[in-house]
Formats: sequence, C-alpha cells, structure tokens
Amino acid sequence: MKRGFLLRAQEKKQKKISSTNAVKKGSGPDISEQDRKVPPNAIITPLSFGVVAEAEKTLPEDYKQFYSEPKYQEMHQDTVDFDHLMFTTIPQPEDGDGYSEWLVQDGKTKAKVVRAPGYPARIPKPRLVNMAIVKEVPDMGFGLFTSCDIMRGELIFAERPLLVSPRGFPTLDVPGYTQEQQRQLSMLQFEAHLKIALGRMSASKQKAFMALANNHTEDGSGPILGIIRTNGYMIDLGDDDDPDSVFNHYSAMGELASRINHSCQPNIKQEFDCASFSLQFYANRDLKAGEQLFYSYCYINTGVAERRAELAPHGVVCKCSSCVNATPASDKLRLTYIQESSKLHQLALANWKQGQKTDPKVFAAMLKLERDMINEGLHGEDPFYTLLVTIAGSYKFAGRPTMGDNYLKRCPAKVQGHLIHSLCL
Ligand SMILES: C[S@@+](CC[C@H](N)C(=O)[O-])C[C@H]1O[C@@H](n2cnc3c(N)ncnc32)[C@H](O)[C@@H]1O
Repeated sequence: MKRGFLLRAQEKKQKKISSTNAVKKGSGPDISEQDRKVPPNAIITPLSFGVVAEAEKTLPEDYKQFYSEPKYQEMHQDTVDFDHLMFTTIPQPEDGDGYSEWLVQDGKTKAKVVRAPGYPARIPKPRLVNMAIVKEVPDMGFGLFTSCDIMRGELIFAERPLLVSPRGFPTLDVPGYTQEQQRQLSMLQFEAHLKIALGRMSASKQKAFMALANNHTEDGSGPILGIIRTNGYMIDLGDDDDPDSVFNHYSAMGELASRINHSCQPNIKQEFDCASFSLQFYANRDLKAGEQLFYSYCYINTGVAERRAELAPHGVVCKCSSCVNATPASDKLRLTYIQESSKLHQLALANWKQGQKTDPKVFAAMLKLERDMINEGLHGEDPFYTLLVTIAGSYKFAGRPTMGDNYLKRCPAKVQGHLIHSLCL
C-alpha cells in the first residue's frame, strides 16, 4: 500500500491514431494506439476524491467526440516491443500459483518482469498455510489477522495480484472543459479499459474482485477504478534509466492484501517480486496469534496533521494510539528518529574504533530512543534494528555480553547477520 493510490496523467490533446498493429497469434488482446502514448513531460495530478457534486461530474454532451472505446487485438505473449497499453495474463503458461491480469503501459515494463532472472518463479510459501485470515472488524469492515504467532521477518503470505493496472492515466486537455470534467472523462475512459481487464478474469476472480471494498463511490470513479483506488498497492517497475517516471508505477490488487487496514504503527512490510509476480507480506516485528495486520497507507515519518491529510483520499480517519495521543514530542520523534538512530550508531562506532566503551550519554540516549520508538509503535522500522544492534554492541564493549545477546536476539535473523557483519560484533 502503500501504499498511496491512483494518480492520473494530464497530456495535451493528441491526434488519434487508428492502429492495426501487426498481429501474432498466441496471447491476450491489446488496445489500439489511440491516445495511449504518454509524453515524458506529462503532468501528474491527483484524482478527485470524496463527494464530487453531480453538476461538476456531468460531462458536456459533446464528450463522445473526445472519448474513444478501447479496441484491442491479439498480440503474441512474448512481445515486449510496444509503447501503448495492452492486456496480458501473467504468467503464461500458468504455473499452479494462479495468474494475474495486467494492463501494461509499455513493453519496457513488461520486459522488466518477463526477463527478470528466474521468471516465471513459483510464489514463495510461508511456514504454514493460512497464516493470515480475513475477519470482520468494527468500524473498519473487514481486516486481516494472524492465525498463529509469527516471528519478525517471517513471510506471512504471498499472492499473485488479481489485477495490475497503471497508476496514471492520460487525460485530454479539452478546450472549454473544467478540470473536473477532464478528470471525469479520463476516469470514464480508464474504466472502459479496466472493464476489459476484468472481463478476462475467471467468473470466480471477477466475483472476488467486485466483493472488495470501494470508498470511491461519489467522486466519479467507475466501480472498477473505485475498487482499485481503495485497495491497490503501488509497485514500481522502473529501470535505472528512468527511475522516477510515474509511468513505471502500477497498482497491484491482491485478494488478501486488499483486506489489510491502515495504521500509523504498521506491523508488516510489503514487497513485490517480479520473478514470481507476487505481492509479499512480512512481519516487521513479532506478532501474536489473533493480531490484526496493519500496513501504513501514508508516509509515517511525519507529524499527525500531515498523516491525516495524506489519509483523507483513502477515506481513513486513523484512530491508532499515535494519532489519538499525538503530541509535539511524538511529531518530533517521527521526524527525527531515523537520523537520531544513525547518529547514535556513528557515535558508538567511533568510540569502539578507539577501543573505548560507548559514551554513557550516548548509551543513555539510545535506551531512551528505544523506549520512545516502542511507545510510538515504530519498533518495526529498520532504524529500530540499527538501534538494537548498536545497544547490543555497547553492552558487549561494556563487558556485559549476555545483555548484548538479548538485544541481538530481538532483531530478525536477516538484519542481525547484516548489521553484525558491518559492526564486526
Ligand atoms: C484496502 S481496504 C482495507 C480492507 C477493508 N476494511 C475491507 O473491508 O475490505 C481500505 C479501506 O478500509 C477502511 N480502513 C482501512 N484502514 C482503516 C482504519 N484504520 N480505520 C477505519 N477504516 C479503515 C477504509 O474504508 C479504507 O478505504
């Protein structure tokens, strides 16, 4: 999720090109080239959210002149040489872990997946089946919960998305149309493409998709786009040549992933793996059986006012203890804990390099930061583990190895290995 949802691209009105691309047999349909080429200087603006008045949403009668039904044609499944939207089913042939429908923006992003080392790999399996289960939650609809104790760093579940679609969609700059009408037209066009993508799924997948939450019912989003905006996780298929281009950004919708609610104290991490084309979720701290899993839909290293503003388009008013009990001090902690953890780490390291124990003031500051981060629910974040390992080292240099080991044991094995190696502990 993060997570953040659909943006849109604005582009200058383009000449329509009717396309009859060379067709090879073998795979999914492809939209023709109309309006699909996105200029590199396209402006990205957020889509409308909340309640948009009917009068603002209504399109002028001439809108059909600027609207074109998506048309598509067959394109070979291995094709990566295209620069317009196309539909594909990934992976092909299906490997037993399911498949995803993917509305791909261009061949470059498709190549990033189908040429990933190991593609098409099987989805990684967690230690047990069904470690995450869906349950109803008061005031939140459904939520995802652990069914057993889970250790930090452990894979909780991985799944192929039902659908992956672009996070941006080009709009036409139609003279005389308000910005809202341009957005509405763009969303209408986007919905038509998404309808085709949905229609390519099996009946059971379509049903599962349409059963997901939608809190974009009054802003002009179509029913499919609304569900995507409510549930999609951003995935970045950028390459080194063009790392920041939003046209490498997609929204991935997983059936289980879509049931994860927001908290500013997230207890999971999300990754996307190209080779297995899967969304993956890991515990970022030890979890007890029955705990609800939370992902943060907003940037968490900022004050409560900024978090609230970022959450508004997601229809979420967060009631986690960090939001309810926010103070200037907790806001400051969120803004500074990353630098603070790194600074204390560097100071301790400087002492150790000279064969000295950690300066007592630095040591005390580390223990305080540890307490503050736990109270603020930030103890699943990476800087917390840097802090734990630095405290562990400080205890060891102070001649208290057992205390040091206790701190080390609180880090995920992967983190321990990496940090211990870099600290030569
Ligand atoms: C990705 S869905 C999460 C699953 C959803 N609760 C369901 O029933 O399917 C996102 C939606 O869940 C609700 N939601 C998520 N986090 C929430 C929270 N912390 N408090 C209240 N509602 C929340 C909001 O309606 C949000 O738009």
